Amino acid sequence: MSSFIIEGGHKLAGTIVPQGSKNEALQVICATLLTSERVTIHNIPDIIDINNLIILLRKMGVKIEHPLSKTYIFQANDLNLDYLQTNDFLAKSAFLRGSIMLVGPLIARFGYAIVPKPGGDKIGRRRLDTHFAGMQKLGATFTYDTKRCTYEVKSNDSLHGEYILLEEASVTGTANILMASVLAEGKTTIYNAACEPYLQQLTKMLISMGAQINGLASNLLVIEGTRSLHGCEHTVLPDMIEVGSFIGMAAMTASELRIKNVSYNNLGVIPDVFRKLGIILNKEDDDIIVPAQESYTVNTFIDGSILIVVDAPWPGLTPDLLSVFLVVATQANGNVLIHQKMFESRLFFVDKLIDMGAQIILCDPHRAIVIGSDRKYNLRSTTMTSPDIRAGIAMLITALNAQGISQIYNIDQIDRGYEAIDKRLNALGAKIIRT
Ligand SMILES: CC(=O)N[C@H]1[C@@H](OP(=O)(O)OP(=O)(O)OC[C@H]2O[C@@H](n3ccc(=O)[nH]c3=O)[C@H](O)[C@@H]2O)O[C@H](CO)[C@@H](O)[C@@H]1O
Ligand SMILES: C=C(OP(=O)(O)O)C(=O)O
Repeated sequence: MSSFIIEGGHKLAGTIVPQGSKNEALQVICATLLTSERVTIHNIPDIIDINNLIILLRKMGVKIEHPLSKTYIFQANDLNLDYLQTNDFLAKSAFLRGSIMLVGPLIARFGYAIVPKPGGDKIGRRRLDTHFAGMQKLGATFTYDTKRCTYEVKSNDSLHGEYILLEEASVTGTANILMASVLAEGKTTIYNAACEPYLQQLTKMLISMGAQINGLASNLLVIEGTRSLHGCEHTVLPDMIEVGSFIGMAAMTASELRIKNVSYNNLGVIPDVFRKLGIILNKEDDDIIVPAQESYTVNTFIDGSILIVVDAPWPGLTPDLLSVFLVVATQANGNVLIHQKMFESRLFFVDKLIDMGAQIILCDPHRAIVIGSDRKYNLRSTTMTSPDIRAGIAMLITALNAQGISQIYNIDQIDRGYEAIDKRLNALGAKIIRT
């Protein structure tokens, strides 16, 4: 199992450029299946999840060119749908969460889709009911094969528009139903839609392919189906989770960092939540500069009660940064309640932080109270295993801060969402060895 060996205690300095967004890239790459024409996508991150999705598309017969390091051109004009029946397809798509978003485009264009239980982080129950209830509303039939653990969706006639009230504002569920409805007959209304920047970007891309969608950035999308879509050119936004991870890293290591071209207007409440933890962030053009801060003091609420950092569907705070907020809070002056509402198994990694000397009370699977030390004592180095992508980056941030040598195993979990993170951080002064 590959690992990172980290010599902690070194300050970082310099400029870092965030990669393209993992979660957006997964959506827009799946959307290339909606047309037989060429679709060019820029700023695609070179990370395990995305590379696996690109391999899947290639094996399905999509013609793929890679003219520049972060640019790909996709053309889905001659697909081999028999590949969907192979064990290779099922095994490969089970590696990543994003493969679930093949369903919407496939059912819309070819009337058939099959996927295994998708991969991604094991961070609690991640049900797919919203996805398939939506497909059924559009006229598809759905079967779950309990033996093969596959989800199969079929439609003999073209899909038809419907009013769909989502049970929950699922990110990938909204993307799937949106991609299915753009080629459905008539009008589809999706209410309680998720509207993360990933979905706003997908919507913009679909509109540039000829789709008719109203309600961009809201939870009410109204789609007027069209017979076919055409090619387009699209650029993936910077990864807001990476931006947040770098802010946390700078704060935790008391380093000055410039995070370049962050697309500040698409970060939502993320900068303000860091500010509530007492971290100074300066905006310069579209860059964020985090000055070196030896101490940061957590705000309380207006009535003096303890700060709560809690996730919620957009424009609420993304759950994918709570692990980072949690580790940053360990060094703050003050106390914070971290409340991870969406997932029930994302906070267990705090055991390791407690071993390292952090003061954390895990109240239950969803809530942890962090008692900030105001850097009065150093965290101790340790050996740990990354359970999921965001716990992994949080562990890496902690190891950069801790005195001595730490080792993190299972770093594939980090690599699936952070591009060459060891090289990029070493360029800032970190001491990370990949083994
Ligand atoms: C590939 C991808 O894009 N993955 C992201 C996507 O996953 P994904 O699309 O799988 O996550 P969902 O939005 O479907 O759901 C996340 C979890 O929250 C629960 N839930 C969801 C909506 C809601 O209003 N209430 C609620 O409780 C769901 O039951 C589930 O347990 O969105 C998640 C939530 O932002 C992120 O953590 C993932 O990084
Ligand atoms: C949970 C995440 O990813 P995925 O949905 O791909 O597992 C994440 O990016 O934090």
